[in-house]
Amino acid sequence: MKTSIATVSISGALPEKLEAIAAAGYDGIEIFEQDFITHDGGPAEVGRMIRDHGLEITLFQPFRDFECLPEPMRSKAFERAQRKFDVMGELGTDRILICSSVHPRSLGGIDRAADDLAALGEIAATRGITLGYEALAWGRHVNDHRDAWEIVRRASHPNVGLVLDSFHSLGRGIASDSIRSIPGDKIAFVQLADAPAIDMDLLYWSRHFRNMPGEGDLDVQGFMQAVMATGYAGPVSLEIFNDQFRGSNARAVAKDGYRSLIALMDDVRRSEPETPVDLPAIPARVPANGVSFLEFAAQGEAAEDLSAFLATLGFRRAGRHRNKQIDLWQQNDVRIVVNSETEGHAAHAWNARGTCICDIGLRVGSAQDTVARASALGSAPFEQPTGPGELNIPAIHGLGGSVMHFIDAASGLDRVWDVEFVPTGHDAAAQTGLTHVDHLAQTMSYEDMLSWTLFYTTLFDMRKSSMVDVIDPDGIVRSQVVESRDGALRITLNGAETHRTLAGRFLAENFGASVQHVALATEDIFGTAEALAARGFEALPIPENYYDDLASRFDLSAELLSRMRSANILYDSVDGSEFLQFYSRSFAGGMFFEIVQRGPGYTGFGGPNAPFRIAAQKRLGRHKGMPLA
Ligand SMILES: O=C(O)c1ccc(O)c(O)c1
Ligand SMILES: [Mg+2]
Repeated sequence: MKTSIATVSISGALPEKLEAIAAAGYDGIEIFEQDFITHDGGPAEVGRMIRDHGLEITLFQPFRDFECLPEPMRSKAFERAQRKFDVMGELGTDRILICSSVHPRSLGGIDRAADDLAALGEIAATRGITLGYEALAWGRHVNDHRDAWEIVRRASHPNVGLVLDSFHSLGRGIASDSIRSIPGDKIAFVQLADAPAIDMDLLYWSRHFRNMPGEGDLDVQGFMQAVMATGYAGPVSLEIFNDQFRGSNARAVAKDGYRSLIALMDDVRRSEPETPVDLPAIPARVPANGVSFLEFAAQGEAAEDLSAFLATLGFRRAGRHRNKQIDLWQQNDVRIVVNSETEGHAAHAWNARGTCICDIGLRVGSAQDTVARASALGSAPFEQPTGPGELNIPAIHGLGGSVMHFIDAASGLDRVWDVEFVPTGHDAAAQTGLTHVDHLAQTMSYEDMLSWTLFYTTLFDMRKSSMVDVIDPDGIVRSQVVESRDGALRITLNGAETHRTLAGRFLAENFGASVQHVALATEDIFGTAEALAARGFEALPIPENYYDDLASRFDLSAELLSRMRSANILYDSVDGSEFLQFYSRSFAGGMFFEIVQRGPGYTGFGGPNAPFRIAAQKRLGRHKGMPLA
């Protein structure tokens, strides 16, 4: 199967687009006429430049307002088409997309359209060119692929085929099963795009809000399953008109597209194994079974401050790395590694960002499969020289300069703590009831949210929630959850649009660091709060007003309210399932810990409390500055 992407999907001038598309691994491009016309160089040169990047031109597009015109416009349209055929000959491509007419003078008529296409097909045949006819969702008379197919069928010409574009079909709510009765060899080309479910004008939606398959809400997989069932064997191409993508990093968008396309086609293959997809086999989405460790980069005094803070939280220094300046802090199933090395990945992270989480270790079904799937989806494996007696733990470069390690039991990698660390002999007496990582919260710029969501949902067996707005006194932060089906791994992705929000300031001050807070679980939040207080822990203070409001929203006993009030514990309940949480004060430029007690059946994150938490953090920041910063 040839993978392809329309040049319109990527930002930059044509050479930059080609660079980015080639680097991401596609086989070809749809050249958007605009990209060719704005380029300073003739068609033969452009064709050469594309082929020099190892790419082929899978499609030339679009050719507009062709069919059903009255004379003399009809003849003019035929002349116009032939000039495009000349350009195509020089570019070196043999397929052109004709989108259904929006011309006010277009007469309509299925047979008239079929006759026009057949007549142009006759001319195209002399040049070895194939015409692909696409129903734009807003076409004047033809706006449904079933009508476009009827036109192509009646044109009955070997050089005239149908172009299917998932946006136009799914955007109009046309059932994908209607594709299954179209012969695969009459489908000239297939374009894919997803889009968020927003109720708006079709043209506007299409030109500004398309996104990569899996990033939106359309059933692109169902569409593609239907296409593959026809026996279609041509290129599968992304055609993404998106305002944000047009203005962002070309390479990153191209890579996201490639990731989405490979993951989609793999899903198609797995859902209907009867219809082959000609792509190398890749491991299935990997089960993510939780956070195995979190690694902080911190040196010198900052490392001491962080260690002292971990001790306050009831962690004990359980081990020292055999060869490196790395400490393992542990409490039950929470492992926090403090890496003070002056070389390697952690040192780079420290130099760039100061104290930060530079590495996330995930517990997965199979570490090898995770890296194999991640590589097939375009992630680079991460490698660092291993010292004597060290395990080679599979890892990849995540997004935004992060590293992600994968630990599994099957390959014995979960022995790393015994193998690489020398026990310090500290006992477990200090523990404060923290059992495991409940969730991680990663902060990013709003623009990067689709990327991160796609990263998690294509690599792991994780699903995404819908996006919600979190109100910060100084702006909106968008929040999206990605989580494994059993809740073993939960990550909230928070997208900041301005630097004035708490999340935005964290990003700005830490140069794009990602994990802003870590939520640790306890089964007895009052006991934990007491144990922490005894160790000198200071919770984020929550104002009286919050508790007065809580009393009006929930039926809580006065005693419970007063215990929550004195421990600064926030409360939420959904359908009888309860969630209690409190926060540490900020450290290291805006990071913080959260302690949660998740009642059975509660699947949220205390979202209704987020604005109060943020306001409290901001208030404290203004009055006292950030402790440990
Ligand atoms: O928005 C458009 O005009 C347009 C053009 C060509 C396409 O293939 C398409 O899907 C949309
Ligand atoms: Mg299209």
